[in-house]
Amino acid sequence: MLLPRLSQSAEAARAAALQAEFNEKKWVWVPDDKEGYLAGWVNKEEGDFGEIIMAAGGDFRRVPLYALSKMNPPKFDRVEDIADLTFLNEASVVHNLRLRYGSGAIYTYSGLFLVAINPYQSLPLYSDAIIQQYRNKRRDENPPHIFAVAERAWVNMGEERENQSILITGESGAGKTESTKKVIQYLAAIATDVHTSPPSHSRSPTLTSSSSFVSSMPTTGLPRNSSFRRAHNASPSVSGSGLTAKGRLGLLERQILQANPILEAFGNAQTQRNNNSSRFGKFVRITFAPDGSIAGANIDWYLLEKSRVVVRSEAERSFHVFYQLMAGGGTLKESLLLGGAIEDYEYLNKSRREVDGVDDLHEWSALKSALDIVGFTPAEQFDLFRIVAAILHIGNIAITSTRADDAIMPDPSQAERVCHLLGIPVAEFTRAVLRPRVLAGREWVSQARTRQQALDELSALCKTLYEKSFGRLVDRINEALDRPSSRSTFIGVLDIAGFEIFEINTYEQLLINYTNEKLQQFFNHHMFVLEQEEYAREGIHWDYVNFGLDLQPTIDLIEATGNAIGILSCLDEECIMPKATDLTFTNKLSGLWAGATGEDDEHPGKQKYEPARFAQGFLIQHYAAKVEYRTDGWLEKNKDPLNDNVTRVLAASSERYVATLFAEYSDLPVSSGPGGPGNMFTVTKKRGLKKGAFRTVGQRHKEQLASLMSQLQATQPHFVRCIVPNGHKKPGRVDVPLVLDQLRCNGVLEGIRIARLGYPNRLPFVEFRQRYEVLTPGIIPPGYMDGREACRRMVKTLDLDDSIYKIGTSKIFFKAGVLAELEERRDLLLFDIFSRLQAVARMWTARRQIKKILNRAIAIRTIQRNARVYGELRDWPWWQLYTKVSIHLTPQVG
Ligand SMILES: Nc1ncnc2c1ncn2[C@@H]1O[C@H](COP(=O)(O)OP(=O)(O)OP(=O)(O)O)[C@@H](O)[C@H]1O
Repeated sequence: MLLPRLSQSAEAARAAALQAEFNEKKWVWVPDDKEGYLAGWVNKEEGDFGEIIMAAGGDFRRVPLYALSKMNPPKFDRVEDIADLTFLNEASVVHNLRLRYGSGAIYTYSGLFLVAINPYQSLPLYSDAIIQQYRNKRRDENPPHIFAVAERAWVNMGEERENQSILITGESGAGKTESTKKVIQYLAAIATDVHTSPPSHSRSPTLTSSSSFVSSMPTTGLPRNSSFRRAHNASPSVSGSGLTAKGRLGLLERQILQANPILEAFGNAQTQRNNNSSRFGKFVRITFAPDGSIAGANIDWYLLEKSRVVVRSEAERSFHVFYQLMAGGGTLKESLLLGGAIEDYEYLNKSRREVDGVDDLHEWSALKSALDIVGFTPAEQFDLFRIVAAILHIGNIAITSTRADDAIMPDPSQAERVCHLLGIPVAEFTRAVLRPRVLAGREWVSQARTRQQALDELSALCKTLYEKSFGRLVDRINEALDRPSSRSTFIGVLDIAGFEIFEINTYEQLLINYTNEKLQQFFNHHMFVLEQEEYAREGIHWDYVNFGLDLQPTIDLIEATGNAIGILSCLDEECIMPKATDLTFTNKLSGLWAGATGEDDEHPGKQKYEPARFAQGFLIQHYAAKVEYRTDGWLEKNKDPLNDNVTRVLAASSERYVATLFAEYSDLPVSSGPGGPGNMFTVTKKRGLKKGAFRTVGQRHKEQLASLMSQLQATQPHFVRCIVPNGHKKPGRVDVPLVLDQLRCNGVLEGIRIARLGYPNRLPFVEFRQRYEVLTPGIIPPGYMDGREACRRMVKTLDLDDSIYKIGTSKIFFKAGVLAELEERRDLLLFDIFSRLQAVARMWTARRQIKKILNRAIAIRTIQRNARVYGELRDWPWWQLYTKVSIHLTPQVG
């Protein structure tokens, strides 16, 4: 947000006053348990300790010097890019973010990152006027904004004909999904401009590239016209046929935007942290035709939290669609045999049912309309809700047990409903759940299940049904939106959960943290490449270490295959071992890596592993922190266990939709793999599964992630980090320790650490000369002088050590902190110059005053002397005679 500007002189005076106050003391940030950091100044230093006077309250604290962080001069307050701070420490970073957030500036750059702090209120930052403000503008021409990131991606794509990606991460509730929507809003608006603006507007003042794409971008563009917005809400009656090019574009854009409510209905849920929390990660690619218009879109999804359909904490809800269907389903509910209310369904009535401010009925209409716009036929829509309803019915299947602990289904009517909806025979379904057939040696035998086993089977079925249907839903959206063309380029937006450290971390956290480790490695490598390029461009020799490599051991520890096996492969192996348990898996890990280090053929990730001391699990040293994982239930989670009797029944469903969801299981032989009866794994050799057989959750995620990474590697990335400011979902409050934790986890501090190792502060020659020439008077002769040479002479005179600066071909580079020192020297000098100037001015005015006083004194004395003479003469007779005759003595004129 733009702050109200003070007049230039008022601003300068304010800055000077602050600077003067600042210069009087040695200001530092003092660590504080509650507030994170507090301001204070060093009163005195004694050995390794400092006596600090706290700015708020004035009390004294004795603090070790190493714990203190230097404060940046006030000139750096509210800087738009944290990288510009000369003291790059955690305290200064968070102070700057807090200052900015307090004044409504939720966006701040941190080098390559855009940091976005959730405002928890609606801010006027996303209007059409703001979109126009960011069109065709460079990053430094406007305050930091998510639109600036989208604009840069768009311009880079046009100029360089290269695919772009915008990576948005953050913890739950930080604003990732909102940011993703803003990016798509911006891209949709500017792509509309491309088509709606007249050709005469088509030259961009800021872009000079001659590519047809760039030249098609309008100078100012038309405002995002209201018809565009109306179109988003238009009735779904628009059919693709017979539309003009412009009309088709409108439909496609609407479809892209309407894909979101569908994904949110099926993939989002209310959680304690966020009323509309995405329970999956997504990578949305928007493709653009060479003329800059939107050509299509495609969505990839990751790690859906499918367990939510069966369990969740009491204060949370299942996926929105369950409640929407129950609220608005009407006659559809009858067809789905959903006669009851929410309370009547076991999978819904154990936890929260309503969310403040959310009208499920209204959301239902929005969902239906979105499905229509994206092009789901009524039959396809029915299939989606068929699965939702089937899950609710499965949840209500009552299972009891006989005396021999064999599971039985006392009331088959519920199973009948399920089977009716899923198009499968009741008898086969019941048998598959209660008494599946397994191969024992060479014989097929029915094996009775316990009540718990049968219930687990049913919940596994629900999770699989939901996940598969979600996958099919996304595929169907992609069919509607995806129009690949060899000439198109894309901007991909990745919205994925950030690093997670909970009290209890389990398999899901390992997968998400592994993903984040890879993404951070990608960032570090990208930053390294850019820095290298900048140094090379500027002709600076600097052996910059590739910090992407720092993370490799941890990544190897998790994902390695082959001889140096990693945790995920180890887990896969255990999943197919007879009698393996979570404990044997944990022991195996410890056996591999918990021994003494120092052997030659040591696993690259060994150093990053530690066995857990008090619980069954292990610790991994991630870039963000050391995280302890508990391994309870990992084998089951990884196998995603669904009895192949059940899957085969579903694969043979008379309902095509259901059969296609399970098509991969259709020709599966019933197995009796070493994992035990009914296990879906078929082993061929020690490591790895039979080709075409099912993959574990870990394998699937590894493959998906590898595909994502290779896509990202083929793009020019942009990074957005979303931050939750406080735990109360309230605007205006910044909980510093919480924010610091996130900055640490999301790699912002890591990015700063890396930047500090190089030369983070850099100034063009002209700017350096303008600001600091005052420190080197007479060094640069009047007239023209080459900028580089001028800088060289200046730094020589300033007596800077060679190691703390580098002179490039157009810029001068400094190590962190050097600019603060130069600033201080400049301030001292200016202080000195101005004090002397003031002294001279005061002397001059004082002298003038004295001169005036002296002149007055002389004048008074003259008057007095004359008055005295007159007084003496006045009564002298000769004088009286003289005055009387003198007029007659005066010669008469005329
Ligand atoms: N830029 C913003 N302006 C106004 N409100 C916002 C903004 N960003 C986030 N919010 C608020 O914060 C809430 C949570 O944001 P969002 O759903 O985007 O978080 P998320 O990071 O995607 O979380 P999750 O990982 O749980 O899906 C939103 O519902 C909205 O109320």
